[in-house]
Amino acid sequence: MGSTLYDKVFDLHTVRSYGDGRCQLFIGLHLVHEATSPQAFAMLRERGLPVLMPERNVATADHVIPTDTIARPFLDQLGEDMLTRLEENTTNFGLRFLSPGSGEYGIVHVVGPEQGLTQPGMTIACGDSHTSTHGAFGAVALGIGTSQVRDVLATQTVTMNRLKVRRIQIDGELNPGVTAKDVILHIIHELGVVGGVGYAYEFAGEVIEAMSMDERMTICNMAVEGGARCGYVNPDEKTFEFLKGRPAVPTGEAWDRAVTWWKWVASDADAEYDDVVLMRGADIRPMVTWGINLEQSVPIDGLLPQIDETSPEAAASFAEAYDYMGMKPGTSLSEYPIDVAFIGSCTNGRVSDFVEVATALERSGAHVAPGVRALAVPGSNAVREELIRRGIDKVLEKAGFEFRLAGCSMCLAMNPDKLVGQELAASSSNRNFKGRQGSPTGRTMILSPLAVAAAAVNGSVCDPTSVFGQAVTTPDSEGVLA
Ligand SMILES: CC(C)[C@H](C(=O)O)[C@@H](O)C(=O)O
Ligand code: SF4
Repeated sequence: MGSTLYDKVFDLHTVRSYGDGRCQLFIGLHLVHEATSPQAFAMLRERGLPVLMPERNVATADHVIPTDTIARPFLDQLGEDMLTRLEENTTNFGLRFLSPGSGEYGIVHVVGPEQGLTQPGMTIACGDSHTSTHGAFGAVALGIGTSQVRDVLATQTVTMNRLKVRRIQIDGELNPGVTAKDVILHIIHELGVVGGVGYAYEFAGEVIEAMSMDERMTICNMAVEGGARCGYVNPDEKTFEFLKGRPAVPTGEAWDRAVTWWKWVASDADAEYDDVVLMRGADIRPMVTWGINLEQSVPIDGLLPQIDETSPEAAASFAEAYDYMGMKPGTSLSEYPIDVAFIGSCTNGRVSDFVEVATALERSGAHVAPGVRALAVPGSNAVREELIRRGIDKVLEKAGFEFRLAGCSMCLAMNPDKLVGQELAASSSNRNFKGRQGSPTGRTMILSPLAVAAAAVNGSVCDPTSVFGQAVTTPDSEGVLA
């Protein structure tokens, strides 16, 4: 019987088993950002400990970075303090820092793959739940808490239980206008936000195989929103093609050896899974969330659901969501004007996301509706520079978008980009929780970048094909930097 990628990687990185189900796992790459590392470094300092393997730890700045100017000091004192701490800590502990000044900065889950730091068969950890993104390359990529960040800095290991593995196999083809974002929203809608607890999700099947690396990253990014601790796609030729030539990727004979190992680490054809879920690509429609958790979603042209009366808890959760969102069962989202359209984040802030949107905007000649504030925020500075090189910034600006500097921006709003009051946002990010985008009463709908652009033009959520026509999804580059 064969093994899954997850089990192969877990076994090969197990330093020791405690006998109670927990294992100490070696971490090949630890990514660090300013929001979850200050306390961890402080704990090291208290105990007089160094970072054990500085060369396996790489830092970037993303959450607090303003997207209008990165001139120092930042106007936001909290952000300025966090960045200063990270600068001090990376200098004092000898870590590589992809700093704003170096131009290499960006969202941690965008820069890792961009630099080629993220590779198949690795264990990757970061004090950030969306570390699951890196699983797109066939890595076991785990979000960890601040005390585990401390542990990894001090020992290059974490202690954790082995997860079960659920294969989510999607066969067939997607319909026109259906994107990777719709696929993951569909999966979460079907399996629920806690359905993946205790599991690693293996995404497989013809639909996943046909996807670009950028699209696979979008899917794996939100595995964690379905409750799975990590998600991954088995590495294939597309993975190798993406990685080849990137700064941290081996060359020459070492490249050949790496590819041999990367091929071996993929799940075996006869691997056994704890669970298998089969889906058909043709059943998936463009999706949008209407509520305050990620399973509260509907097909974009559907009506909002009636209150779920199957249990008192379900009914209460629906009622709470409708009350917060100021929406009613049986209505269409097209009835609710949006105030903000946000394209960006580690889910959908890569080159191909903006190219797709810009292509649709340019072909249709469409313009952002009056009264809508539309933001295009690249996931990294390299993404931004590539977009400028290709003239995408001009297309977006001509259509009425603000083209901003890189960062997490309004995904979480730990920086000046925030909703105001009860503003309603159409957002390409990954969470729609209450107050997520910076205003305690702000409202968020999660959808694909293309659907965000369509909502920006239309003034409210609509099927992107109604604004941009059928030829909406033009497969473009993998976000490969020139
Ligand atoms: C700040 C960080 C801890 C957080 C996470 O873990 O995901 C953030 O990135 C988010 O998206 O909410
Ligand atoms: S873009 Fe959003 S989800 Fe991603 S790391 Fe930043 S705050 Fe978290």
